[in-house]
Amino acid sequence: MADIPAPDLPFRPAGLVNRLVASARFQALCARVPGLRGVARREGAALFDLMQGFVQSQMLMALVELRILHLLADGPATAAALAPRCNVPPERLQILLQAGAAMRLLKRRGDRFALARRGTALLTVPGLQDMVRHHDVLYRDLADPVAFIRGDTTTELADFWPYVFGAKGAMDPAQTARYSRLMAESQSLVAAEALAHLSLKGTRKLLDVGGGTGVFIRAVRARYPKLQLALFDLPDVVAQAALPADIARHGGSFRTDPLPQGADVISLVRVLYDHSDDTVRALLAKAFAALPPAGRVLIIEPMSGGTRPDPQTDVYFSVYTLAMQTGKTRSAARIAELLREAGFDEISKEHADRPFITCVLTASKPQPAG
Ligand SMILES: C[S@@+](CC[C@H](N)C(=O)[O-])C[C@H]1O[C@@H](n2cnc3c(N)ncnc32)[C@H](O)[C@@H]1O
Repeated sequence: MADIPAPDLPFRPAGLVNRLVASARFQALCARVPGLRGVARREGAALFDLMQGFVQSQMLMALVELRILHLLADGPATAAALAPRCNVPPERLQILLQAGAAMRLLKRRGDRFALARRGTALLTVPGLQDMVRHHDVLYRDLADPVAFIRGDTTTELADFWPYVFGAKGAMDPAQTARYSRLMAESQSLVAAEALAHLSLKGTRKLLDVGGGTGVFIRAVRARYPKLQLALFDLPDVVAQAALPADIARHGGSFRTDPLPQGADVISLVRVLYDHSDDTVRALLAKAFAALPPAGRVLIIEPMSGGTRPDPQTDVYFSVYTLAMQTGKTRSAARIAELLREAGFDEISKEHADRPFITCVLTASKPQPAG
């Protein structure tokens, strides 16, 4: 690690509040005054949590890999009882269980540990354990964060999601199945979140482009049983979609093929953020061409907070898509610009309760004047 130069003393950062925070007299005052003491303590704890985030993530990974949450789902246990089942020495397992309890995934009752509400949620949120487990790739990519952010590293994640380049060459079926499962499991959550904030009333036919194995389509079917549905994705992916016979499947690449006509709504769920602006421009132009006047496009994916940075999307998703090297996490405002460039109008952002799961942007193809 390079030496970090100490700030020049007296340290006078820009901005009145920052100068106040940096002043030793103000810090001493904070330690004495009850309201300020609480603020200082919370800020200190938040800073500490930023510093320890990687350690928490790695211990979460260990809890998942060792299936400790699963084991505790059967009932509370001590480190000594769990140790042989995890193949970890009891005194080391004790440290992991204690950390798990501190992260509120587990609860401690005397010497025994039990599953806590947060741990139960981790076991039941679709796709979350698979997400955690595949992060070993991301963490290796971030091992030298300065080189990573400078763009001086080659990342493993760039090879992990073969479909991003898949249209250019044959895909390994095992790889295809692996990413499809990870995507499909998390997609049910995304679909539920999006459909909670979106109305498809009045829609005749929806085409889900880059729809993977059809989880979004099935969620739409459950809510809008009369709506006609169609899926468009790479041929290898569409081949794995188990969908009712009346749902049309189109295998093709949006890079090289036109999108099928006939739908009055086209959805793009977690598709744009995988791709460069040029690919997104071309895709939105194809969606525009495939839609009738007044047809709508739905953009459903986690979005950057833009001028109001978001604690999850602007850290996790932005860094993840940077490591993938092909796409980017865009703000709703940036996606709106790209939609306008393609010819869409009436662009509106729906309310998002949990932007780290998804945000929703809708836009319409204008009716011809007169
Ligand atoms: C991040 S996944 C999202 C899948 C699904 N919509 C979801 O949210 O789970 C991106 C999808 O885009 C598809 N895709 C990528 N490149 C494509 C291309 N050139 N043509 C068609 N589909 C493509 C992938 O196969 C994959 O299913």
